[in-house]
Amino acid sequence: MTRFVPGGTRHYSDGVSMTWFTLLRTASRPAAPGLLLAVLAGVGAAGAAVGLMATSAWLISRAALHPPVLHLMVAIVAVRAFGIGRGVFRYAERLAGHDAALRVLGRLRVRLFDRLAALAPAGTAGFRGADLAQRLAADVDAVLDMLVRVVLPYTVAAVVGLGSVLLVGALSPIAGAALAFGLLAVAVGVPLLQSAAARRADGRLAPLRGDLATATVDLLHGLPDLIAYGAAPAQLARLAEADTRLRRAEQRSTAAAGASAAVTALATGLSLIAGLAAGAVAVRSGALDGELLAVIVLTPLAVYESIAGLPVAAQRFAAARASLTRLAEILGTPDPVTSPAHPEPVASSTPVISVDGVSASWVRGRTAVHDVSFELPAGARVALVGPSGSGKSTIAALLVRFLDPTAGRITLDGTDLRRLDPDEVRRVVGYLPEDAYLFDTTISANLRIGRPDATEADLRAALARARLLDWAETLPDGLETFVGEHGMALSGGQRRRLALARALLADFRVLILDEPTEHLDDETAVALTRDLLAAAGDRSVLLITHRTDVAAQVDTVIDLAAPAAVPVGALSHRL
Ligand SMILES: Nc1ncnc2c1ncn2[C@@H]1O[C@H](COP(=O)(O)OP(=O)(O)OP(=O)(O)O)[C@@H](O)[C@H]1O
Repeated sequence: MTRFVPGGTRHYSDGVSMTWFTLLRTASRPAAPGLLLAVLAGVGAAGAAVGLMATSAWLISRAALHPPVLHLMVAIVAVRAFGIGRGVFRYAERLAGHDAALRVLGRLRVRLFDRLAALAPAGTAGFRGADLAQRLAADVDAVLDMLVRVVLPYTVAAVVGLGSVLLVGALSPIAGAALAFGLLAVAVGVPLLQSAAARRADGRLAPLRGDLATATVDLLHGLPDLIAYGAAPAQLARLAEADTRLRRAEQRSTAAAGASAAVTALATGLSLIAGLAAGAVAVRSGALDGELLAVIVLTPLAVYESIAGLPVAAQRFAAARASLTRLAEILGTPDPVTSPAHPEPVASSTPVISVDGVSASWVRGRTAVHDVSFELPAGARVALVGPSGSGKSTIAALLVRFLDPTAGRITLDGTDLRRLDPDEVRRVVGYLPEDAYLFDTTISANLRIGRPDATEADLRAALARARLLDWAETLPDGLETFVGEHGMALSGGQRRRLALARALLADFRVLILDEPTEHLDDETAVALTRDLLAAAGDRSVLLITHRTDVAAQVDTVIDLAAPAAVPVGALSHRL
C-alpha cells in the first residue's frame, strides 16, 4: 500500500514484507546527499590524519639530515594544512552525518506511527504492547547507529585504507602488502571472528530488551491483582529471568568485543613489524630512500587509528540489524483492511447500513462472528445484545472498518464498505468502545479529541447530554481538571460518561455505543439511555448492551444468541 509520509516527500510501500536492508535503503534515500557529504568529509578527515603522519614522518627524517630550511617549507605548510584540515573535516563529518541520520530517524518514526495508525487495532493484535513501545522508542534509534556508526566508518575506512595501501605500496610493495593484510584482518577478519562468537547474543539483545519491557509493564499494571492473588513472586521471578537472559547476552557480546579489541591490537602490531622489516630490507638494498622508511612505518599507525572502531562497528551492525528487522516486521505487517485505490465518496447524510450474512475473525482460523444479518435504517435505534464473546464488539469493529468480513458484506447506502476509504467511513460512523481511552490531561482536552475546534459552550453541552456537567461544575478547576492516567482520577461511571460526551461532540451520523451504561446504577442507566437516544436526533444509534431495561428503549433488538429476537425493522438474523 502506498502511503504519504507527513514531513517528507517520499512514498513508501508499507504493508509489504520487507527486509532490514530494504527498510534502511528506503528510509535513507531522502538523506543521501547529506550522507554523501558526511562520507566525503570523513574521507577528508581520515586522509588528512594519514597525510599528517606521512608528511611529518618524512619531515622529521629529512630535518635530521640538516637540509636548507627552504627545502622543508612545502612539507611544513602541508603538516599545518593537514593538522587544521583534520579537525575541520572531522567536525563537518559529525555535523553532516548526524544531521542526515537524525532526519532519517525522524521520518522513520513518523512512518512507523503512520503504519501503526493504519494497523490498529486488528493489525497490532500480534504484537505485545510493551514490546511495541520498545520497538518505537529504542529499536528505531538503530537507524542512527547503522548510518553513523556502521555505514559511515566502513565507507570511510574502505576509501582511506585503499589510498594508504597504494601510497605505502608505491614506496615498498612488501610494506604495502603487509598493510593491506593488517587492514583486512582488522576490518574483515576480526568482525567475522567476533560475529561468530557473539552473533546470536548481539542479535538477541533487542528482542530480549522487548521481553524485559513486557515483563516490567505486566508487573506494574497487574501489581494490585498479583498481590491480591499472591502471584507477585512468580511474576518477579519471570522478570528476573528476563533480566538474567538479557545480562548474559550482554556479557557474551561485551566479552566478544574485548577479545576482538585484543586481536585488533595484535594484528596492527604484527603488520607494523612486517612493514618495518620490509622497509629496512628495502633501505639496505638501496631500493628505498632512508628518509622514507619513517613514512612506511608511521603512516600505517594513522591508518590503523582511523579503522580502530570497525570491530565495534561490526558489533553494532549485528544489534542494529536485529532492531531494524523488528521495525521491518511492523512496516511489513499487512493491512487488516484494504483501502481502494479510487474510493467512492461517502455521503455526509445519515446512511442506511446493511449487514448481510457477515462472518469475521480477528485471528485466522478463529471465527468471531458467523453469518450475521441485520439492517440499521437511517435514524433508527437498534440494540445489539448477546452473551459475552458472541461477537457484539466485533460487529462494531466491522462497521467502522477496523476489520473486514471474511464472508458476506456490509453496505453503507448500498455501497460495499470495502469500496470506501476507512477514514471516511469513520467520519460518518463513530464507535465508542467499552474501554474508551482517556488521556492523562484535562477534561476539556479529552473532549476536544472529538472535535478540536469545539467552543467552551459545545463542551458544556456535550457534558450536559452525558449527564456529567453538574459534577464537572463542582470541581475547583472545572473543565480544566486533570483526569489522571487512563482517567484514574474519575470513577468508572464518570469515565464512561466523559468518553460518551466526547463521542457526542464528534457528531457522527451513526453512533455505535458499546455498553455505554456500564458502571452506572439502574436508574441513571435508563435515564442516560433515554437522554442519549433523544440527543441523537435524526442520527442512527447502534446500542451494544447486555441490559434488558436499556435494550427495551430502542426500535429493534438484534440478539446474537437467539434467532427469535425482536426484529422490528431488521432484515433477518441468522446465527
Ligand atoms: N482484538 C481482538 N483480537 C483477537 N480476538 C478478538 C479481539 N476482539 C475480540 N476477539 C475475539 O472475538 C470473539 C468475539 O469477541 P467480542 O468482543 O466481539 O464479543 P462481545 O460479544 O463483544 O463480548 P463482551 O460482551 O464480553 O464484550 C471472542 O472470541 C474474542 O476472543
